[in-house]
Amino acid sequence: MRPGHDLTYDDVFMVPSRSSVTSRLDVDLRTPDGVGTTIPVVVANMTAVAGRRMAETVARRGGIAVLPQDIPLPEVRKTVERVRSSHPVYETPIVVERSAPVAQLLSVMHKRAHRAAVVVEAGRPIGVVTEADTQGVDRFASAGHVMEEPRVVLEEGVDLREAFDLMEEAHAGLAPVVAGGLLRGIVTRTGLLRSAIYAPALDAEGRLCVGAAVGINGDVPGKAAELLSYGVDVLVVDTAHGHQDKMLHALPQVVTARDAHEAATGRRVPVVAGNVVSRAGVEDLVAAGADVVKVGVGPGAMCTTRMMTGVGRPQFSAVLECAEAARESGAQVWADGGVKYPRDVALALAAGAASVMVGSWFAGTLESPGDLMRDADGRSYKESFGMASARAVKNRTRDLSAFERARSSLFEEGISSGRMFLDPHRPGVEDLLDQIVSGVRSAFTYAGARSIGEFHTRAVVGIQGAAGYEEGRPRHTSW
Ligand SMILES: NC(=O)C1=CN([C@@H]2O[C@H](COP(=O)(O)OP(=O)(O)OC[C@H]3O[C@@H](n4cnc5c(N)ncnc54)[C@H](OP(=O)(O)O)[C@@H]3O)[C@@H](O)[C@H]2O)C=CC1
Ligand SMILES: Nc1nc2c(ncn2[C@@H]2O[C@H](COP(=O)(O)O)[C@@H](O)[C@H]2O)c(=O)[nH]1
Ligand SMILES: [K+]
Repeated sequence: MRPGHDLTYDDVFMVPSRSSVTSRLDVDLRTPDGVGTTIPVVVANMTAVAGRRMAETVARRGGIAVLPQDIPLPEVRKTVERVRSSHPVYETPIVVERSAPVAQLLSVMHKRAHRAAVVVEAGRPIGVVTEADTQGVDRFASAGHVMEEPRVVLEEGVDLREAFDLMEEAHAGLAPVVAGGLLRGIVTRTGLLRSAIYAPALDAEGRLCVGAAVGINGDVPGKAAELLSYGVDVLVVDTAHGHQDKMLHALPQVVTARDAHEAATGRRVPVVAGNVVSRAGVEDLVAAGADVVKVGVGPGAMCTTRMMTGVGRPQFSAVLECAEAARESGAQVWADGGVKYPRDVALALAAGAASVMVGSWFAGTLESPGDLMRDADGRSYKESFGMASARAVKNRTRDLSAFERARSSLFEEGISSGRMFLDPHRPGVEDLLDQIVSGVRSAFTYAGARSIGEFHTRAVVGIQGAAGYEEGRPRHTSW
């Protein structure tokens, strides 16, 4: 039954069906959107969320990050190069020389979830410093002084299970991986486990995937061609109101640039466009050449559009209608915004999305680009801000005249300084991916679906009131 009003994720639930999928490990989460992702997770093109470490880490687990349109092109180029040159299995180590002071180590160690640095001499790993090693020692003490010799050093190409057992035996939390004695990367035991469960998102040459966004103003096809030349794996044409003439003018130009790139290189890069929330919006964007349509107006955590304008649409219904329209025209949709729990990802897929875009939730992780801050109670957080916030608009319009900048700052539709707290037990983005992927795999087995395509047809969704939602929440103390 279709209700007479629109619904968001909290309004709906799924009913289990008889299932022939007997293990959550039998579920295949490869996305049907042609992007090459092996899990349906896309990191939103927000400056506070998608940077190099985020892109690399998420791609290694099968998702993809979209670099924001506000980053200067030379920076985007560097980031794309570094993501593509990162190892698809081994993590990128924090590398220091023997003489590096502890103060320097402390300033970089929290940037990676493994929270350790490898001490090298002429490219060879000679020691490992963990965060614990830096406690209670002088800030000027050197890495060489506090490091421990690596308990295990692995050769590149080592069998991952074997590596796990070796590390377990030696009680090693982290091991450098070498080729010809030179450091190639590091592995952790948790990382090895993850590598057994996830498959990285790779291009045809085996490099980690990364995407990039363009807006609808300025030389859009020129910028798109430039991004394609860097080797991005997906192009996102992104604006608040995707169903407008400027978009319908810019999008075919991006598609032409994409086709020229395909003719020259043989690589076809999917084009995503948005955001819309209606069937008509999807039809127009697909007619203008979009392979994937991005859906969501107003659900974003940093987004004030609905409060400022009254415009938007509850996200579950928006995805449902848009996915239906997309399917009829041979396209796919990404559900963008409003994801706070793994259930929201599962429900977006149930509504028909090929993949789900997550922004602010991931801002509160070690891998997001922001500085790690602490509030008065000592809780760690990172600042997040919307791409239509005064902060982002000021940055985006930096080359305009003072008058134009002041004028655009009047149209603020986002929060400038949200605080995204890190979960002290799950501070890394991979911890959040673990939750999402295990929740979604489980949802698939409840529906009896082995793939996203099967889930689209098999998921049985019902409507609940606030009490129904509340009943589903765990209670950590008695009532
Ligand atoms: N999903 C969502 O709900 C929303 C997402 N965002 C995100 O913020 C970022 C910046 O997007 P955006 O603000 O579009 O900036 P852009 O720099 O992409 O510019 C938007 C263009 O569209 C024109 N425009 C016409 N109507 C509107 C409208 N109602 N809102 C915004 N622009 C309009 C603007 O002209 P003029 O300035 O002259 O009006 C401008 O030329 C994007 O990443 C976008 O995804 C922003 C808002 C909502
Ligand atoms: N109305 C606005 N929407 C914004 C802004 N910045 C980003 N966004 C949208 O939110 C999603 C991410 O949602 P989240 O709930 O996961 O954070 C992002 O992809 C954009 O579509 C903004 O300033 N205003
Ligand atoms: K919102």
